[in-house]
Amino acid sequence: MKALHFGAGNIGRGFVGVLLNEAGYELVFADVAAPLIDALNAQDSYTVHEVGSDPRDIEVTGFSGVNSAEDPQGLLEHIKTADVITTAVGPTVLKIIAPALAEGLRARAEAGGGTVAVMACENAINATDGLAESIREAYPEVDRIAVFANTAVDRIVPNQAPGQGLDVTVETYYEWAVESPAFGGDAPRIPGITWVEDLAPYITRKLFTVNTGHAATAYFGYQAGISKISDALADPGVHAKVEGVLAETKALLVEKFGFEPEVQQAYVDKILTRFANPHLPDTVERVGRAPLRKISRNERFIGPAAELAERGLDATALVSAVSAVLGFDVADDAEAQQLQDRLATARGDRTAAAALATELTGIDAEHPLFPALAEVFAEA
Ligand SMILES: NC(=O)c1ccc[n+]([C@@H]2O[C@H](COP(=O)([O-])OP(=O)(O)OC[C@H]3O[C@@H](n4cnc5c(N)ncnc54)[C@H](O)[C@@H]3O)[C@@H](O)[C@H]2O)c1
Ligand SMILES: O=P(O)(O)OC[C@@H](O)[C@@H](O)[C@H](O)[C@H](O)CO
Repeated sequence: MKALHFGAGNIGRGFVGVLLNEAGYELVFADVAAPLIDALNAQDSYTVHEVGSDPRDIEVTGFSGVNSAEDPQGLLEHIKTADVITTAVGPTVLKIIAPALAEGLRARAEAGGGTVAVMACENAINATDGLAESIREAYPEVDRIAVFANTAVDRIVPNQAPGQGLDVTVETYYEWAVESPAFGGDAPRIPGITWVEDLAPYITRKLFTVNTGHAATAYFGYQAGISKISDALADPGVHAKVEGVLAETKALLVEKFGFEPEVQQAYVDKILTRFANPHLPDTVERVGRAPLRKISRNERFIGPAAELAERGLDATALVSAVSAVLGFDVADDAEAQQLQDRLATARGDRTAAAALATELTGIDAEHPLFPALAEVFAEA
């Protein structure tokens, strides 16, 4: 059995790859980072260090790498022969890998290959559906050879310290939830997966609690001049603001999906403990990365804030988190720099600031959230 995983980064090596490996798959990582692929092909094993209350080391073996930029033929052969294909490349990269997947899956069908499971493991609602759509643009009949299933992946994997090689430091906690109906009773056997009938409550709760709370910690922490996530949460002012944000998303999740308030509160308390893990070297720069993506329409701030406003519920804390996002000025984050450039062109002009608010968040002037957002953009 072979698993082809796109993206040999933090979550690829530190989470998805581990569970595929433990399930008995020969693991092939596809990535565009040549030094990473060279290291994967030069080494027989790497270590995943789980840190926190019950630390342990896991040895990962039985892997190789293929450079998907330089070796398209090698990649195509793996797409033809893999039993499972997963991704953890970032939501915006799925469109970029789709043409190669379309070509490989077409070749697989023409060679009489069997069906392959495709699961995108990204922080985005229905990421696999989006990938499937992009593949269908080049290969409309792809569904005859591939089963697509949406997933929700949860494990904090920080950027790794220089000199750590392929080894990855991760938290002990993980959850990989995958929708089962697509497989019609013939799902791949991966013991680490939690199979669910309906992924919507899982992915929405994950994105609007873990990722909303995480990002709020990052942006409020950055605003307070703090670098490490666990230090940011230890700051009473940041902590209170993050709790305020999570109280609002809790109100939405309880109303929308019928979660018991105590159950959702326990989930919130658990994730705050995870963020506070002092052994995780996680930074506000990593967690706040790509701020334009994070203030887009269906993402962790605007998504819940819009739904709250539509229901006549309070979204003040979420809007104040968006205000903190607008102050995120990290030099080597391309999206942060684009955001700062756009804000600079609108500064001092309320009409331009309101138009920018709509352009970046997808909230138009008719929406009940608009006045608060327009104000925040005008003040930035
Ligand atoms: N790190 C976490 O804590 C975490 C947890 C859950 C989900 N995620 C999600 O997993 C995804 C990856 O995050 P990460 O933290 O591992 O990022 P990362 O930057 O560590 O890894 C991404 C990898 O994808 C590779 N890549 C980029 N473009 C590519 C392409 N065209 N083809 C093949 N590979 C390509 C990069 O070289 C890199 O090695 C994101 O969607 C993220 O939201 C991350
Ligand atoms: O990966 P992003 O940029 O969408 O979000 C940054 C972090 O919040 C994220 O990577 C978390 O660590 C992860 O989602 C935890 O499961």
